[in-house]
Amino acid sequence: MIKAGIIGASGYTGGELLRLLINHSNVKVELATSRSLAGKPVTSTHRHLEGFLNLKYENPDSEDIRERCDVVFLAVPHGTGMNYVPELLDGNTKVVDLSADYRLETSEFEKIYGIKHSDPRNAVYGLVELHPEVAEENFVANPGCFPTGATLSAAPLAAAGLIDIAVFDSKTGISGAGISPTQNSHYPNLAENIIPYKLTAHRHRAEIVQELTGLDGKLRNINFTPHVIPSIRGIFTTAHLFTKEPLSADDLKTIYEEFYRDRPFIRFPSGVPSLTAVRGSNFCDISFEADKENNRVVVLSAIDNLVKGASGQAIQNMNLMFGLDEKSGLWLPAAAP
Ligand SMILES: NC(=O)C1=CN([C@@H]2O[C@H](COP(=O)(O)OP(=O)(O)OC[C@H]3O[C@@H](n4cnc5c(N)ncnc54)[C@H](OP(=O)(O)O)[C@@H]3O)[C@@H](O)[C@H]2O)C=CC1
Ligand SMILES: CC(=O)N[C@@H](CCC(=O)OP(=O)(O)O)C(=O)O
Repeated sequence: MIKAGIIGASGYTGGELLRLLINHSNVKVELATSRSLAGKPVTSTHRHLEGFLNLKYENPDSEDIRERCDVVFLAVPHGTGMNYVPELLDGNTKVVDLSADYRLETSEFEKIYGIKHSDPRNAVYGLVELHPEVAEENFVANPGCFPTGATLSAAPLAAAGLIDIAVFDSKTGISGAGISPTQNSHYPNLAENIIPYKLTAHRHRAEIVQELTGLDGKLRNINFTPHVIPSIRGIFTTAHLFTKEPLSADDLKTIYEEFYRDRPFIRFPSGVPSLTAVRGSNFCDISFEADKENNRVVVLSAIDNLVKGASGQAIQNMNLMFGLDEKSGLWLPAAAP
């Protein structure tokens, strides 16, 4: 059995890691940390895990974490992952970092997040569909939630060198903001509302740019605007991809199906994707329509931000890092409707 630890287990992605890992036949959850809840049962806050987990929160400063765990998931805020990585990697423990600390080049991270990096080292960007080389790694930077849905929607056309301008318009559920209440999460502000934010300069744009320019070095014009909607989970992205030549529906079908051949978590549903059809699952559902007259393709993607956008993807990475089938513990349909 793989012994797993979760630092930051009391938060939303930590809770989702626990929910998925207790159902993973190759994993035993060994450690769950929370500084503010140390000593309390994990089920005192994650009520849905009652009967499945007999574990108490511990402090993350225990010195034996590295010895006790074969893999540690860092489900902690930005600027915090880097405090744990060097020590954990100084042994045989594998690490999947859900924070943004190692997703970008160090100088880019420092510029975008305004945080001085204390541990500049490279990590593979754990978007498995683009980076199967995670299977060779001990340390993976798990992607951001918006960049997962946006990048997957455009990657096939970027890889074919066909995109001139990319415009990503994304809608997210509020769990993306984490467990602490915010102005946007206050019920009267969000209910029956839609809140656009960071219209031209959200920090996730840098990840989308990094990954798409990695596929097409000439692609320059990449734009991203997020909105919060009154949902708890899910990210729905509408990508307007202006192409260098007109593309037909048949062209798109061939390009997307070929690019994502043998990628189990990418689905092409009939009709448009739906957030409820991916809720609680690790799927990214994608559909597309050609607008030949305007050299435009409209691509839609739907993910659960806490699963494919975070904890599910982290387990998909762990599976590959341990030589397991990437579907292990993750092969379940959504909790729809
Ligand atoms: N929510 C989402 O949809 C997604 C989140 N992510 C990223 O995953 C990470 C976790 O997000 P999320 O679960 O939403 O966050 P939450 O705010 O819900 O939870 C944060 C967790 O980290 C712990 N924590 C906070 N500060 C520290 C610290 N200095 N040292 C150790 N533990 C700490 C908290 O517990 P305590 O303070 O008690 O120790 C808590 O358990 C973030 O980097 C986030 O950006 C990535 C993709 C999607
Ligand atoms: C609704 C909301 O506030 N969403 C968050 C999503 C970011 C997130 O979760 O952070 P990472 O994916 O980078 O780790 C935001 O826009 O900042």
